[in-house]
Amino acid sequence: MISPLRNSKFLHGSPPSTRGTPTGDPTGTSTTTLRIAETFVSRQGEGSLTGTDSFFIRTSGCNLRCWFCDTPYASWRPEGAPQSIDSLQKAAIDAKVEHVVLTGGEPLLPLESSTLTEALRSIGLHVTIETAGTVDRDVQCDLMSISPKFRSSTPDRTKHPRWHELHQKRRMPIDTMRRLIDRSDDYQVKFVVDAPTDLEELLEVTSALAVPKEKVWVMPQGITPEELDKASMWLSEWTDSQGFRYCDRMHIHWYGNRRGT
Ligand SMILES: C[S@@+](CC[C@H](N)C(=O)[O-])C[C@H]1O[C@@H](n2cnc3c(N)ncnc32)[C@H](O)[C@@H]1O
Ligand SMILES: Nc1nc2[nH]cc(C(=O)O)c2c(=O)[nH]1
Ligand code: SF4
Ligand SMILES: [Mg+2]
Repeated sequence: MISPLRNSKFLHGSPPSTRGTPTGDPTGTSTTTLRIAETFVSRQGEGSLTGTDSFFIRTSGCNLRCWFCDTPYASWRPEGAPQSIDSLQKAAIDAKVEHVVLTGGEPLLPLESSTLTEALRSIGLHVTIETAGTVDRDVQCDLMSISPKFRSSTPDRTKHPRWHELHQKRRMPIDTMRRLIDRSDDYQVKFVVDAPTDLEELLEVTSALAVPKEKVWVMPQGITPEELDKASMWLSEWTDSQGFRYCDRMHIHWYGNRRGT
């Protein structure tokens, strides 16, 4: 098993000391905070930057509540304390990697997410945002990674009546997703497919978003290597036949579904 890259040495480019000073707040020490479930160093397991050593910042709190969420400690039962933008910027420098992944929960829910990405980019870090694409935040990043949520991800109506309704209402604002795409330097659209019945919606949403096929990643729903391998048997073939890209969630194969990886 490949171990996560905790405290790994700076791998590419210049050392952190030459990358400028923290600039989260140009007037001095920032007191702006975000609620953070966890930070860790690992390899990007999904999408176009798969395999890239990255510092992950996971905000806590989500406006959707998918039934399959692999990080319930940041959505269904949000954990974590407020952390300042300065301290997150410092932790990103200390991680000695060039890529930061801002994820959640839903990282675009807090207004402060735009200040945080600005602070990270101001010291030369590459910032990916992992988002479900439901919040129209005016935020800058290097890679906007949008994972639109199909109707099949809606939580059970009987067990969670309020979240069932909210999820349905919020999950697919095409115009908002389009604006997030238009504002970012680069983007990818990363669908979670649970069953063959999702494929029709995938094609509809891809067409509504008007994105080229090479920007579309198709990812199986699953949190074990067994689930992913079983899904890949039918899903990767369909993905190839359509000209989309297959996304195997490599971190699950490398580390298992473990927190902090
Ligand atoms: C936990 S979410 C956080 C960011 C944002 N809320 C979102 O959903 O895109 C991070 C990534 O994990 C994916 N994900 C979560 N649970 C999953 C599961 N059971 N199977 C496959 N992908 C999953 C999401 O679709 C998203 O791409
Ligand atoms: N290794 C690793 N890669 C990831 N890519 C996206 C993730 C996420 O939770 O957003 C994630 C994650 O949780 N771990
Ligand atoms: S939108 Fe993302 S964080 Fe929220 S419940 Fe769905 S998968 Fe989890
Ligand atoms: Mg994850």
